[in-house]
Amino acid sequence: MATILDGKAHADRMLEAVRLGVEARKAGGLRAPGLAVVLVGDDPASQVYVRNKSAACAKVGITSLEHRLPAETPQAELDALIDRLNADPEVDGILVQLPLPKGLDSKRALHRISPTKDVDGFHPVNQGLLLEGLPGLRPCTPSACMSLLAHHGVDLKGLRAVVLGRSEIVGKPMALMLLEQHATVTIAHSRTRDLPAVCREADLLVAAVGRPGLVEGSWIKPGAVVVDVGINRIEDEALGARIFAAEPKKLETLRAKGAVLCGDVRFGEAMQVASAVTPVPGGVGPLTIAGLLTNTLQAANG
Ligand SMILES: Nc1nc2c(c(=O)[nH]1)N[C@@H](CN(C=O)c1ccc(C(=O)N[C@@H](CCC(=O)O)C(=O)O)cc1)CN2
Ligand SMILES: [Mg+2]
Repeated sequence: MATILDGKAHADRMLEAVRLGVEARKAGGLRAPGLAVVLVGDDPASQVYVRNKSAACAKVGITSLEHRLPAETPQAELDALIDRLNADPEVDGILVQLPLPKGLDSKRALHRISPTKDVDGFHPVNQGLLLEGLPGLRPCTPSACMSLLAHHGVDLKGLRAVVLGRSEIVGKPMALMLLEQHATVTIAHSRTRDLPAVCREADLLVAAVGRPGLVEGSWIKPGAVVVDVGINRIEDEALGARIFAAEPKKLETLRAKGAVLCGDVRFGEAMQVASAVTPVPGGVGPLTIAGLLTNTLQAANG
């Protein structure tokens, strides 16, 4: 059986480091870091994530300010809010919760955030700094995954890594961070031929495609480390039963909790083949929020 890479436990370690950093600022006579969270519309999952971010801020002493706008907000109004937050000296970090409602251009919003306040690390200036291997604000999910791997002593030098997914938020930056640590990196995606065979070459497999249970146990090289970035809600009972065939008890527990969440990897199957696996929930999700607050402290400290 593989080791479970506990994202929640590592997120708590990261949050404790942020809390100490905030204390140190205050001991030096500086104010607490300030994070502005912009939520447009009423997407229920986004509301939960924003609430969780504010709760995490409160835990570590970061001041968080929520800005809620109706779904019909015109782009110009969102632009104006971002401009005000860019100019506000009390605001160190700005986050626009994604996805934005239909009709709003998320790239335009993200590009308007000052790169020095871009705590999501999505601005092209920060993506460019990452590409060049220079310090900057880096995307939270991949940087927190790197921190998790480092904590567990995964030596990336020369290792074959396959990143499944090519999003700007996870896949591409994750590939760059692995390359920086001297891994041999393949980015695979929906058009990749013979995806199972490509995945089977990976000593480290990072799945970030948002397709529930796509990666089966037979896709995983024995002894590989598997990081599952997908967080999918399954409504279809038959699909749930197939994905959770190796762990019916977990399926029951998730159903009893009200939502069947699953990653891009079939966790129960991966546990039989891999050496280490991140679970869903309790894996990469909590790390994303810890990464965000780490970036907020970094932005405040300049
Ligand atoms: N501006 C951003 N928007 C979005 C991001 C982001 O990083 N920046 N990522 C996701 C949503 N997200 C944070 O915003 C996020 C998603 C999930 C979790 C999490 O902890 N999930 C739990 C399960 C929670 C549940 O019950 O649903 C887990 O995996 O254990 C944290 C953050 C899209 N938008
Ligand atoms: Mg893709």
